[in-house]
Amino acid sequence: MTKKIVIKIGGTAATQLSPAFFETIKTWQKQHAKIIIVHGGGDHISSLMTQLNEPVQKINGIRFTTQKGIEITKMALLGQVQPALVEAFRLNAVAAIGLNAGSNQLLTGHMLDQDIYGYVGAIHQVNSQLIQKMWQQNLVPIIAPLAISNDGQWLNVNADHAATAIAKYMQADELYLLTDVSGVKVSGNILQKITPQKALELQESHVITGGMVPKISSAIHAVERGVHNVHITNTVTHPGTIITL
Ligand SMILES: Nc1ncnc2c1ncn2[C@@H]1O[C@H](COP(=O)(O)OP(=O)(O)O)[C@@H](O)[C@H]1O
Ligand SMILES: CC(=O)N[C@@H](CCC(=O)OP(=O)(O)O)C(=O)O
Repeated sequence: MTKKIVIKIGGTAATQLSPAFFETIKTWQKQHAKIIIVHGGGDHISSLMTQLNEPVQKINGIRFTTQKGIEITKMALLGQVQPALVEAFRLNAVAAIGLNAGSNQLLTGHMLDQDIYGYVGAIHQVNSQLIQKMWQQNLVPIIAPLAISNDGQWLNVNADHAATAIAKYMQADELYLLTDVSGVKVSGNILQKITPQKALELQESHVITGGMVPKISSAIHAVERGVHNVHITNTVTHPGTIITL
């Protein structure tokens, strides 16, 4: 059976992809797996905002985004992070294509809560036919975490949430949330396997904070919506913490 694998690459992880990462992608492709990359780029967005005198403000790992903020977010994601990632794939001989919300209506979303987050969205529709067409051409789609609303407003989407929505929509088997830590830590130890119930408990007891919050809520959501395994790890060659039923 064809496996579908969604890999979210955090902003920091995107600049440090190893040869082993690309070898793993090639091995999965030989096994006929279908792969989607969703990239982050929070660090790039924050530094461009600072350069352009736009305040950097996050609420539980989600960026408060003004209209000027959304323009800067597009500049960082589509002008800096995505082209660098597409280039890394080219250099490592994996055929890939950079896509965004506007690519034939790839990602449609709605505003989360304008009063709290500003122009931040949640994805509710994915042009799955476009992704299928890319797969037929053996291209790996590399997708930016943005959405466009029904009335044409661009929205900033947390990249963990974007990867989860795409994994759910494409009925993916595996979701990798690559980050700068090798898994979820409790008292300094990396957990190997946890249920969504246990993940929720960790979240509620504040063992998980900052950027790990959207990852855990994404993992819970993904597993409850049919994704078999969610991996929180720093590399695809290591399973990290697996969230599974
Ligand atoms: N219990 C925890 N286990 C591991 N990391 C945690 C935990 N709680 C908070 N974190 C933080 O979450 C960070 C990962 O989130 P973030 O920096 O937003 O990554 P990314 O940019 O890859 O999305 C870790 O570097 C760590 O500082
Ligand atoms: C709404 C929201 O928070 N959007 C994120 C999108 C990028 C992202 O999530 O990047 P990382 O995965 O590298 O953190 C942001 O503006 O930072």
